[in-house]
Amino acid sequence: MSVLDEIIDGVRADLAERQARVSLDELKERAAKAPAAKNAMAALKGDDGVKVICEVKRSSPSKGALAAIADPAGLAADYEAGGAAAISVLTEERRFGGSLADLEAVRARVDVPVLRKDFIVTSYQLWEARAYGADLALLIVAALDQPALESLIERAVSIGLTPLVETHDEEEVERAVAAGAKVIGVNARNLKTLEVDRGTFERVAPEIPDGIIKVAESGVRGPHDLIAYANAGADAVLVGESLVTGRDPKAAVADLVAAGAHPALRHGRG
Ligand SMILES: O=P(O)(O)OC[C@@H](O)[C@@H](O)c1c[nH]c2ccccc12
Repeated sequence: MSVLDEIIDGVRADLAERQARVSLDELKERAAKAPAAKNAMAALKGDDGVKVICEVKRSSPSKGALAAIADPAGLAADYEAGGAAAISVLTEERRFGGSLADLEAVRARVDVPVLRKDFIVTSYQLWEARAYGADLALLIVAALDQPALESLIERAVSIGLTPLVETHDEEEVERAVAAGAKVIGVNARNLKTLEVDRGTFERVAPEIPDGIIKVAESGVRGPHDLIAYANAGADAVLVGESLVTGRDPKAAVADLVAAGAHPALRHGRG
């Protein structure tokens, strides 16, 4: 069984427990009272440079504990002050140490769009995302068959969420495009083996048609990696580990944003 399959087994077990406690109707009521979803697409693409999505990430299956993060909302506020275009909040508990409470706390603190980062396999989780204030929801192509991917994209959009559809190779990009994705992520980390290959984005991105927002995910250690992704056509980058393990997240984000705004980088990139 791949790491991804193991993670999803745990996600399904935790999900069953929540579904037994909270009915879908309750979630829908809660979602109806949540602040309206923000325009995430506008936040992720602009002519002022590469956008930086900053992640609240306590641990990972590959590295174990990364940072305690006692105050996820405070961290998110630092990210926002540093110039983050959006905040990603991991809500998977077993391997990443996240929670819906983290999502809710972050949503209450920042004005930029917030992404629910989890292993979404059913529309119940999309309603949860909206109920706890998310504007975007991650959908991982490798975790879903094509009918499920299509119906989750459609459902996400219908409840006001922008789906960030995550891929890892050319075939998954094809599936994402066929399913109607408007924002496609390319993860440098293979979720089946956990290996990181920073060349993945450059290889796969040319398969993403114009007009779709391209997000390079994982492996950004600093401005140098952001610039490489930007030169390969990324509209936005998603950064976790290097921010949560660094000493000054706000300054680190500001450095990334400044590197992404460099005029030499924009040269020739429509
Ligand atoms: O910590 P990094 O290498 O900066 O990566 C962040 C983000 O891309 C990574 O956490 C991630 C990308 N796709 C995921 C899917 C599930 C969980 C986590 C992820």
